[in-house]
Amino acid sequence: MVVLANPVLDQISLIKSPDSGDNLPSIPTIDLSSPNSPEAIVRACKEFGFFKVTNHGVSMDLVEKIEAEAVKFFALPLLDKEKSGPSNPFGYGSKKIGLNGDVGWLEYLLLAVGSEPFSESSLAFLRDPSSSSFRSALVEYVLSMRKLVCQVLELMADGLQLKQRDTISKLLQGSECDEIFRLNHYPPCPLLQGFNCGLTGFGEHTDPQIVSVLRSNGTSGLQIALKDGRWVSVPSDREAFFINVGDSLQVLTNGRFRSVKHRVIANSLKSRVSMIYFGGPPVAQRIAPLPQLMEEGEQSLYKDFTWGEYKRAAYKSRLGDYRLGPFEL
Ligand SMILES: C=C1C[C@]23C[C@@]1(O)CC[C@H]2[C@@]12CC[C@H](O)[C@@](C)(C(=O)O1)[C@H]2[C@@H]3C(=O)O
Ligand SMILES: O=C(O)CCC(=O)C(=O)O
Ligand SMILES: [Fe+2]
Repeated sequence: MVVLANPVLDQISLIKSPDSGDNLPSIPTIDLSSPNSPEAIVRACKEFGFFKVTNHGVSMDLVEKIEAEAVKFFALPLLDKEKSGPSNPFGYGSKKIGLNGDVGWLEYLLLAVGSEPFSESSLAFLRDPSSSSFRSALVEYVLSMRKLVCQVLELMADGLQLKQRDTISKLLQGSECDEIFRLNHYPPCPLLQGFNCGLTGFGEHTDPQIVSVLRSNGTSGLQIALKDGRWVSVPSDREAFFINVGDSLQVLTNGRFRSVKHRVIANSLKSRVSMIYFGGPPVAQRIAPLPQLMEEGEQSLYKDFTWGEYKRAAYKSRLGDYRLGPFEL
């Protein structure tokens, strides 16, 4: 057991480094321009609930612009950053994740997107004229994420042999969609250098939405849990995006796809900056297995609920809780 004489770290859990990757599978990579991508996406969603996409068509200049703005924002004095918060859940947050006692070695900016992206933001800093170039980059980024998610979900529908390609993607279109954008900054934690463990950056959890699209700088730290419970480190790739299956997509596929458990371990030497787009449907959207997917006599594994109901319950839960449990039949 490692004891660190530093009160700031007191409440944040240490995680033993996973065993070396010898017998661990590698993260599936899907080339979106390949004719085999529909089947490969479905395979990855069933086995991992997670995959990396390349040839995605998203401008790297735009991604780097957001990253640079994020770095600039997180370098501001704490008091200035706190003017954008406190996170409740939206705004600037440091170490506290959500409202129910979770903590991690990170700071973040959590933003509700809204139908006209970021135009009605309650956050003063986003309305400030000095943030206009950050805001316009964020708008452009969200539009790119909508396009990417639509492409991935249509390929997914092809792979599932759904007649209508937009069966899943349409749940994330239209002005009522519940999208969130998050910037996370994990400062380095030199105190842990040389130990066989890491400090929790973002504790293990699944994302409640349909899908999340993650991009990070060149610092690793993200890990996903395999079906058998072993953790695998995800090698960082600045040029790629990582797609997470969320709880809602697990339900839509009646458990065929798995909502991936993931976590972030803070790096001892380098900061990690990640940006995540969370795609949620309108709050009134019913989340239930897609009838087109159900085989004869197959029963739903879940109670009927709306995204609004699920989200409300999720936000009352702790990060690591099994949120789908109360909705199972
Ligand atoms: C502890 C929590 C943080 C979270 C809301 C929750 O009560 C449980 C789900 C958490 C999560 C995980 C994915 C996303 O990062 C997030 C924004 C979301 O929609 O659900 C966070 C929530 C948060 O940070 O507020
Ligand atoms: O920052 C990361 O790399 C992942 C964070 C995450 O899982 C989340 O914000 O839900
Ligand atoms: Fe997550």
